[in-house]
Amino acid sequence: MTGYKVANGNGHSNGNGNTKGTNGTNGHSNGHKSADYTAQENPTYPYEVIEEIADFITKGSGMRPKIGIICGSGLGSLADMIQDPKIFEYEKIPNFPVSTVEGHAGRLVVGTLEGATVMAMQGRFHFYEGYPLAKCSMPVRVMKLCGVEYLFATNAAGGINPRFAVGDIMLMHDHVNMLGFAGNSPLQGPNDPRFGPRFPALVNSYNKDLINKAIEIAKAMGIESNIHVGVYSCLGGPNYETIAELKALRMMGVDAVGMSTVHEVITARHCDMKVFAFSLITNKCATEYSDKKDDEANHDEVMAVAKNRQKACCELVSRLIREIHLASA
Ligand SMILES: O=P(O)(O)O[C@H]1O[C@H](CO)[C@@H](O)[C@H]1O
Ligand code: HPA
Repeated sequence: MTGYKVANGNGHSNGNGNTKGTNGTNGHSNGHKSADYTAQENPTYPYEVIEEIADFITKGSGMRPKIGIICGSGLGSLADMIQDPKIFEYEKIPNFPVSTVEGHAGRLVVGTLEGATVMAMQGRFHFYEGYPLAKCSMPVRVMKLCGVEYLFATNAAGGINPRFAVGDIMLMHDHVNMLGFAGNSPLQGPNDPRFGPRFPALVNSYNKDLINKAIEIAKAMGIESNIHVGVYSCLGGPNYETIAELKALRMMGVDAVGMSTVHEVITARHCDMKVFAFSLITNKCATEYSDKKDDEANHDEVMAVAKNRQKACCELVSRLIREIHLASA
């Protein structure tokens, strides 16, 4: 199917003053005609559109990847590990959104890692960029139709749990979907059973075997004291949280907070992928009032910490992928 667009005000600027699309177009000049969808009428992408994007990637790369990776802010180096990479700029993929956030390059990288076939998003889509959640997580469905069975979702996050230090890694074992509390979901709109059920269950969303394997790997790497297992929550952003919000999240049992990942995990579980996710703690969140400037999160710090810790994150991911690959060989 050609001629599809999601017309809901994603004519955003990329931060350099270049507007990548106007009047709700996705800014592609690939000759695709516009169809008559709006976010209000139908925020989802038809199956055939996802299929067309997946075909573009599998034919263009000559691969059907088994593992999908989403690189968090400043964690794009996860995709740089991929061997014999075939690179697809988001702007050149039909009907794909574009990345607008610093630290999110906007490329899909397909190749092999530790013997496994993988595809990695070097740049994810966030709700605060102006994309509806279904659009933010649409690439997860593309991954599914490319053949992906495992989703590795990574993010940079603020540590709310007082035991967490900057640079620690929190393996996600659950989440609190704050956007869901507000009535928003990537699964809103008509359900296509070819992806999954109308009412998916989300208990056990985070694969326990993969968490346990990651803990073993962290021990072998000698970083077990920097590894935690905890609960992540996604807020809409782009502002960081107030002290009162952080206090409330802590009372709800949240250990780390960010602005992503949850809708990707929901979409992945809906279509029955196995999920592994972690947060790199890039800043400590204050849960008490003070005059300290240090308490204010900022994206430069987030990126700097991610850069400093990319080696450990890369090793954790590549060793876990190796285990998956060896177990299935
Ligand atoms: O979740 P990722 O994409 O890693 O990015 C995190 O870092 C940014 C804020 O610094 C937000 O986008 C937040 O979600
Ligand atoms: O403190 C934070 N809050 C929300 N998102 C984030 N991403 C990195 N750090 C943070």
